[in-house]
Amino acid sequence: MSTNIAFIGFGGVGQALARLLKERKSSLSSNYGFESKIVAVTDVMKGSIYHPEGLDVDQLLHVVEETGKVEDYPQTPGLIRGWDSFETIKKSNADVIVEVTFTDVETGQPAIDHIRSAFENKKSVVTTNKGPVALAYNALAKLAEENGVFWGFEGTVMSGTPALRMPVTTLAGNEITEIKGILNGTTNYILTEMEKGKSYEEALEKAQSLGYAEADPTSDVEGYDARYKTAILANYLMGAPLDANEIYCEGITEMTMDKVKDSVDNDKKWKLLSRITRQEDGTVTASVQPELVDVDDPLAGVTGATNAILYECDLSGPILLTGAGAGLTETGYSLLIDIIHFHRQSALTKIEGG
Ligand SMILES: NC(=O)C1=CN([C@@H]2O[C@H](COP(=O)(O)OP(=O)(O)OC[C@H]3O[C@@H](n4cnc5c(N)ncnc54)[C@H](OP(=O)(O)O)[C@@H]3O)[C@@H](O)[C@H]2O)C=CC1
Ligand SMILES: N[C@@H](CC=O)C(=O)O
Repeated sequence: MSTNIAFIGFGGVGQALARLLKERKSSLSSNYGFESKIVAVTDVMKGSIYHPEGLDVDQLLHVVEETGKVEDYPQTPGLIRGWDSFETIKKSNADVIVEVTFTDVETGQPAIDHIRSAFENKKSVVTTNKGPVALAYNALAKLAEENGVFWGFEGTVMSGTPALRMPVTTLAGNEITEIKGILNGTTNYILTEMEKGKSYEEALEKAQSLGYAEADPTSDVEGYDARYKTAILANYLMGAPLDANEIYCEGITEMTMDKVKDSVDNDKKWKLLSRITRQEDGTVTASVQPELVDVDDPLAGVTGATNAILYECDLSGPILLTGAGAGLTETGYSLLIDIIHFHRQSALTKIEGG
């Protein structure tokens, strides 16, 4: 059976996933027995289209590239235009909603309401939007379970690098006592470029043009994006109901060329580090701030938009995972990982249900 997919938001990451679904169509079918159709796309400025039989992905990507509007998709019998995000979630025949609107660091909206509405309408969700997971993880996970639907959010931390599923599945049985990492690609890119002599402003501009930065890059440079990811790790991996706003947070806006040069001259590097620690009394504390690391520390060698995360595990010892932390294809890929897991889980449910 084919899976129907609807996109809420169709910016860089959404388009990257659409491209991957098209390019990997035949290997997804032969390797996993996975078939899919994109039935709807809804976006604020680009407009909205829905076809219950599926859209032509080549044409969809072509019109967005040419005119910037999905609404310029050619009229075909049965095509509906103009549905907003909630109409698309409720009225379309989608099985999976891909929530890829911008991350709002204050409220997590409208993404939280999108996901809630999807679950209430028995639709599964995959998302890279950090707001709902950082601010409403417990409530939304419960709602997904009550409605028997899947919720995937692998890309919310370290894009397509499996920072969430790997510890839960492969490191199962360990107790994770501390997590430390570089969790924001934009700021790591800026710090690396400053080490090479580029100004803060130039480096930020380049990070924006490469698709690493948030729609409002304040979120990256002030550390709010890393704080959200830190909250996700604390809640999801360490079972600590830590509110993102309780996490001490300091960004890199005060970083100067002199400070960066000084660190390099002293065999050290500035890194925006997230730390989550289980204290002896069982409580969990967390922080995000620039820290100086020795040049021979494994985290010092993590440059550009690459991220890294170190899990201190009581049985296996420390495990270091490093990979892309941002990027359109990488983040689109994280959604593909979630969709493959959705497909596997649906197949298992069918087998168990007879
Ligand atoms: N880029 C990256 O490397 C990574 C991104 N993420 C997250 O993935 C998500 C998507 O990122 P990205 O594609 O780069 O961001 P973009 O800003 O390129 O895309 C977001 C899209 O969502 C649309 N949108 C905003 N509000 C609504 C709404 N209410 N209904 C429908 N559409 C809406 C925007 O419309 P318009 O512009 O037309 O107003 C825009 O097209 C973000 O939450 C981001 O934090 C996570 C990991 C890495
Ligand atoms: N803006 C973020 C994108 C991924 O979450 C980053 O730079 O890491």
